[in-house]
Amino acid sequence: MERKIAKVLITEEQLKKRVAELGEQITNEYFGKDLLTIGIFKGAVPFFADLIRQIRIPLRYDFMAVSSYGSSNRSSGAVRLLKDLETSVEDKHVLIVEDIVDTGLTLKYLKENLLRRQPLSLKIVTLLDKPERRQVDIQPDYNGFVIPNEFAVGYGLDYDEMYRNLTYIGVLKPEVYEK
Ligand SMILES: O=P(O)(O)OC[C@H]1O[C@H](OP(=O)(O)OP(=O)(O)O)[C@H](O)[C@@H]1O
Ligand code: HPA
Ligand SMILES: [Mg+2]
Repeated sequence: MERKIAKVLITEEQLKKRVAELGEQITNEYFGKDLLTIGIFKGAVPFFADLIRQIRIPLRYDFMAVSSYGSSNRSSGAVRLLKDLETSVEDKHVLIVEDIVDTGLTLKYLKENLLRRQPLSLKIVTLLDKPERRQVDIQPDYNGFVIPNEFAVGYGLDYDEMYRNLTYIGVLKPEVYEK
């Protein structure tokens, strides 16, 4: 697997350190509040699992899954809900946990969808932000790393459903896309 990686963008050590920092920041900001963290399948799973254990206050967690209609249609902004919450957001401070904000279409959909349910507050934490690709106006409230306009894999991020289990974030060699 590693021989298909052209370069490492973020090492395992950098990820650990930044996730701990984000956890501490979130701990301080939500102290004494009823927090519901929402992980977004499938990409956010490794980040989500590490982050929640760095948040040192009682919390609840739940998951949502969405899908965009085919890559060619992405710019249409059509996002479909595949799995909804099992928990009510009423009387909760909600924190969406994502792996990456790219075009922003996924988070725009999620934010609008969740705001309609009137949580006490709604914020977004993402591990990666790729601002050069943004198509809609959406900003994460907490961000791990800003990355350049390159396709990232690892630590949850996939190419063709592979590479999610890498312990670091990397970029694939061009030959991988040629097959
Ligand atoms: O800002 P955007 O352009 O919308 O891209 C970001 C989204 O795309 C990826 O998920 P994807 O829909 O590929 O599914 P996955 O999480 O299951 O990999 C990623 O995990 C984000 O959820
Ligand atoms: O850079 C990326 N890598 C993997 N999945 C993604 N989904 C949006 N951007 C990316
Ligand atoms: Mg995703």
